[in-house]
Amino acid sequence: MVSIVADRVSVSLGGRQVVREVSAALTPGRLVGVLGPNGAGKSTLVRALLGLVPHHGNVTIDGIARTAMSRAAIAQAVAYLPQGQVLHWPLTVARLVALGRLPHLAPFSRLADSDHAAIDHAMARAGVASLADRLATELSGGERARVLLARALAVEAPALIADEPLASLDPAHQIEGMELLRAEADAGRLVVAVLHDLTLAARFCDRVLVMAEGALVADGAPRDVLTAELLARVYGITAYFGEGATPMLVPLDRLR
Ligand SMILES: Nc1ncnc2c1ncn2[C@@H]1O[C@H](COP(=O)(O)OP(=O)(O)OP(=O)(O)O)[C@@H](O)[C@H]1O
Repeated sequence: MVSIVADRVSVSLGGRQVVREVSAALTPGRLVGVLGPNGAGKSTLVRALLGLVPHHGNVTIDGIARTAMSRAAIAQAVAYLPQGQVLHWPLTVARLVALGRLPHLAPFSRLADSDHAAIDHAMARAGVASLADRLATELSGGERARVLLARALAVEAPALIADEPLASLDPAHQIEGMELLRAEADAGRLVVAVLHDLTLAARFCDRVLVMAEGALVADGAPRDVLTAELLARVYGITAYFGEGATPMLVPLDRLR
């Protein structure tokens, strides 16, 4: 099990500070949503956690300074599903998902039975087993998104960071995607998902981090954090709040 701790992480890009002193301790067995308007710094923050962008402040993965870890050790500990990935090479879906096993393979070594099992399991869980022999470059946007999620699941890392995993998915597959992330967390993994769907975030996440203009402006359980006041302040919207076992909110109108 892996925890990730960010201590005053700041990132500047193009001469502008786009992540401002964000601190958060992310613990195993939790599904953590990272929310906020376009440009708030969500993708940059998760990239900083992984060491994919230069930053100030410290990040530890399971108590070890990330800067002291090899790229392979980070990749084994934290699977990463980047936002809106473009596929250039005409690989089959099975081969693309197999790339998720790279962090575990020695150079020039072949896939072992355990790798094939991880690949098959990931494809089944993401609902793409029937696409295994199709070219990944010839899939629909939603199919491609599920294949890329399968690649991240194939890593079988104790933590998963998924940047907008629901983009391009139809409603049924969005719910399925959230159920999958929920199940990963319930199995003891740390799952961090950048999300725009507030309704699904409120329903499925244990905890939400809300970013605005690079800063972490709220952090806590969806029911406590996603208030009418916060949605007005951060997103400039009103929302309908329903009663139920899990928090339910539906964005309604723009305020400005
Ligand atoms: N390479 C870059 N150079 C300069 N500015 C950048 C670069 N990458 C991102 N930015 C800026 O950093 C800010 C944060 O971007 P980021 O992608 O982290 O936002 P986000 O919250 O993930 O947005 P979205 O919801 O639109 O995906 C934005 O204002 C963006 O324009």
